[in-house]
Amino acid sequence: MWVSSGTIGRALSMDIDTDYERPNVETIKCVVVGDNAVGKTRLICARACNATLTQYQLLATHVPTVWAIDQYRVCQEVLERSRDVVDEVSVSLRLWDTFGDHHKDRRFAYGRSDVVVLCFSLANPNSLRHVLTMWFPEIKHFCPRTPIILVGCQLDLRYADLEAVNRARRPWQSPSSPRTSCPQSEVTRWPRSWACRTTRPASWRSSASRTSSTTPSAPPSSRGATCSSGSPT
Ligand SMILES: Nc1nc2c(ncn2[C@@H]2O[C@H](COP(=O)(O)OP(=O)(O)OP(=O)(O)O)[C@@H](O)[C@H]2O)c(=O)[nH]1
Repeated sequence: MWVSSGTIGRALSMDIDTDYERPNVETIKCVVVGDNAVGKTRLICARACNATLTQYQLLATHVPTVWAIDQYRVCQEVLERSRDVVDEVSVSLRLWDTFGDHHKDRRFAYGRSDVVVLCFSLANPNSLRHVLTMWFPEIKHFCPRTPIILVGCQLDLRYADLEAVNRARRPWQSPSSPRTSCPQSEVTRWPRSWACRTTRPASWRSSASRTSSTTPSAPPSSRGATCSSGSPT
């Protein structure tokens, strides 16, 4: 998600009511990380902005994220959509988009996070390998006690017509066949994982409310190991 300096300036000068100052509202900071182009920004927009796009629209556009900012101070509608009630507690789910570049510094984004959503693409096995080699160590370094939820994005591309997909997009990746994409064995160690596609916004809504309810306490290793890389969509 790209944010101009003008937008940041407006954000700083606007006097918008936020939940940070509200009593009885738990603000949940959820940082979304993962490789470039795995679908982090689209996933966030599906939840935060209620954006619904066709597969063609999704494939035709990609704007790399260059900065992460709390959009909820900028846009009242996004703020409204962040509110929910989980287990009779009013929460405001703040989704933090980040850039996927491995070499950039993301420590400012990890600060005070309540949960990290670690994304990979179900159509790109490399992005899952980087979960283990790059993302997990980085998260453990910057926020060792924060729960992590593994999310497989771009579920619709896993079984897509490869020729049609490649015609519609630039070749930043080659979607692989179901047999070679993201083996289940590589993700079984994860305590929470979801697969989703942003062509179906309901999928993110369901994942997001579960995210809220997993937020408070135990680290991932203390939760029962279940992997459902084909589940709630
Ligand atoms: N078909 C399909 N395309 C998707 C889906 N999610 C994202 N895309 C497309 O995949 C590309 C990358 O998505 P982004 O959400 O920008 O990826 P990102 O992880 O935020 O990328 P960076 O900001 O570069 O780190 C874009 O062309 C999206 O439109 C999905 O569920 N299905």
